[in-house]
Amino acid sequence: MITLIINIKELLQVRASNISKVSGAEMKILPTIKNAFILIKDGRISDFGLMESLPKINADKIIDATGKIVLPSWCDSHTHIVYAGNREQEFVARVNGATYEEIAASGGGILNSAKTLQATSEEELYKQSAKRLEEVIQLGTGAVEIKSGYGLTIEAELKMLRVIQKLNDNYPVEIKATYLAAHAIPKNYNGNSEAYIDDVISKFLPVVAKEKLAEFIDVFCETGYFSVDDTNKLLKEAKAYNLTPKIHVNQFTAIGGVQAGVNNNALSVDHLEILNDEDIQSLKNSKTMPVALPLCSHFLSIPYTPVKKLIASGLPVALATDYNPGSTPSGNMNQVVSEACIKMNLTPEEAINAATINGAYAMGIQETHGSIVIGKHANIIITKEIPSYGFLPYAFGSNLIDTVLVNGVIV
Ligand SMILES: N=CN[C@@H](CCC(=O)O)C(=O)O
Ligand SMILES: [Zn+2]
Repeated sequence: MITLIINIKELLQVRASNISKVSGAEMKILPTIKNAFILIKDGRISDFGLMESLPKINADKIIDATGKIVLPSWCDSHTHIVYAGNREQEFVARVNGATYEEIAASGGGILNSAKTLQATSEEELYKQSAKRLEEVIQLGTGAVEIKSGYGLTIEAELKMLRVIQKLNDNYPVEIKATYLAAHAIPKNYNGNSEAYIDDVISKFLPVVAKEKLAEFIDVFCETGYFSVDDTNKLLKEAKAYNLTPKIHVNQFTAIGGVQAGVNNNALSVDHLEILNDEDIQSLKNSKTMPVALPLCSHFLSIPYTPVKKLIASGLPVALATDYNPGSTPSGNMNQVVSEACIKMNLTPEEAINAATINGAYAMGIQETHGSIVIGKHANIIITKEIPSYGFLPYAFGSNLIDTVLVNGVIV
């Protein structure tokens, strides 16, 4: 199947194949071609360039993108899309003055989601999750990481991971599974995080690894959840099973989680709303991608990750949704890009780099996704007619997506 997109007003994120991420001042640069074409063969990008150099091609399908912008699909490297029910009532409680921390301390929060998920059948969990996945695909997400972590028993965690696997089997987008082994301390452990980590290590990890249900391992390293010692212990053990760390750190407090991530060769450290200079220092000379989740800051009214400071330090930044029922009930990457420009002062170029090529890096798929390169998956967004790409973050309330292609097929 050959698909040709012609008369593209501007083709964004055109890169050399050896660029796996962009850092520091480079993040302000978004390479583009104006008045371009892109050719897709058997689901992969097979050529692109200026319209004036378009070779003669017998295409099966021609899409005229006059006035429209074309870019690689969003790469959402941090989500909890697989969950049951919702936490609308906690949201209303927060509107009425309760804090996220107070709700969690009184048995709500993650434990509330775990209770609902444990009582939900695998079929129903799949149904609810597939609906959310379909929604984000239409919003231009072409690759997505999905975490477990709302199970908190081995049976429920495996149920979540099997649902992620089934989504991967049934949908064309790239899905990466993360075993979020330590998301909250289950009630029956009476606040004893060490005892839970010990059980995860001796009872859960070997099963998850044997079933080959996850590529990444995650832990919520945070005051009141899991300590730096818990984190180090878990990540060290996970290494023996070839599970790469991608961890939740510094959402509310800076307790050394960033350093723990870097020391354990984490692919990414995510959240980072509260960052100190030592944290930034430890990220330098590491391969760990800092990931910011601006919609979480928006929804919880907590500080925004100081991404400009990270970039000024020469570091890369990726943006993701954090789609989950408690802190971010939105999986809209377009909204993430807007919010990052509006509230974190990223330029449109920085935000688009963070949500595409750097997002791909943050889930280990930089060789195949995240930029317009010959041979990469043809996961592509065609916008509606817009004046320029700056209009994407500017018109924050409009759905500006016209067409989404996954592996070269319109979805
Ligand atoms: N911070 C930890 N986990 C999720 C939210 C969990 C919840 O409230 O359900 C997050 O990334 O924000
Ligand atoms: Zn999260």
